[in-house]
Amino acid sequence: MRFVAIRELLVVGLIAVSVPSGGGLGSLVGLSAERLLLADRVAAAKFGTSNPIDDPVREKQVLDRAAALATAAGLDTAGTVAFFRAQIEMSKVVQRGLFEKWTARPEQAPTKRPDLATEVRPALDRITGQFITQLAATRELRGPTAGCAVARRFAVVAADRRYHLDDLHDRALRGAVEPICAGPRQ
Ligand SMILES: O=C(O)C(=O)C[C@]1(C(=O)O)C=C[C@@H](O)C=C1
Repeated sequence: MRFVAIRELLVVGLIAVSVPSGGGLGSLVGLSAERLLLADRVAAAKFGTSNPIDDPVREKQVLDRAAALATAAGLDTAGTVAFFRAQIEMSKVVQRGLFEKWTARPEQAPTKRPDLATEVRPALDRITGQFITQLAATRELRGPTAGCAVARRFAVVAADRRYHLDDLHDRALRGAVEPICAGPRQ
């Protein structure tokens, strides 16, 4: 396990030196990691309540706002919505994983319940704005190219280390950043 992890780091590190400016997707992928860590707080707000993990009304609000901000920033609107859809789906992966863990081991469940409406969702909304800034800043880097895939891989390894992501969050992060190197949507 350890050997595989070290070998992977070395391979990604070697590839990364050949990517101009070390791969400029770090901030964008870091925001995805931060949003997935906020999923822990969303889960803590919902666990043990009647609030379901899936909230289609809230999802529509998040996606509509992302679409409006994308259009205003001159970004590909459909591609940006697909990117945010992936962030939401992976948030649900984290929430479900935590619910399973906390159900099996109630002693590990959070003892404080943050307020979804006044604490957690405003933090998610701030990240939406930051995502738009980063999506615009990385427009030239993003596309169906090997360089984008390598930069994304490098940024994921960096985020794993920076945010100390466990397997659940690492898996979710890989899913969340999948659309970054997709081409523009028609
Ligand atoms: O705000 C919530 O209730 C969340 O669970 C967060 C979130 C999201 O990622 O934005 C994820 C799942 C829900 O279906 C709605 C939104």
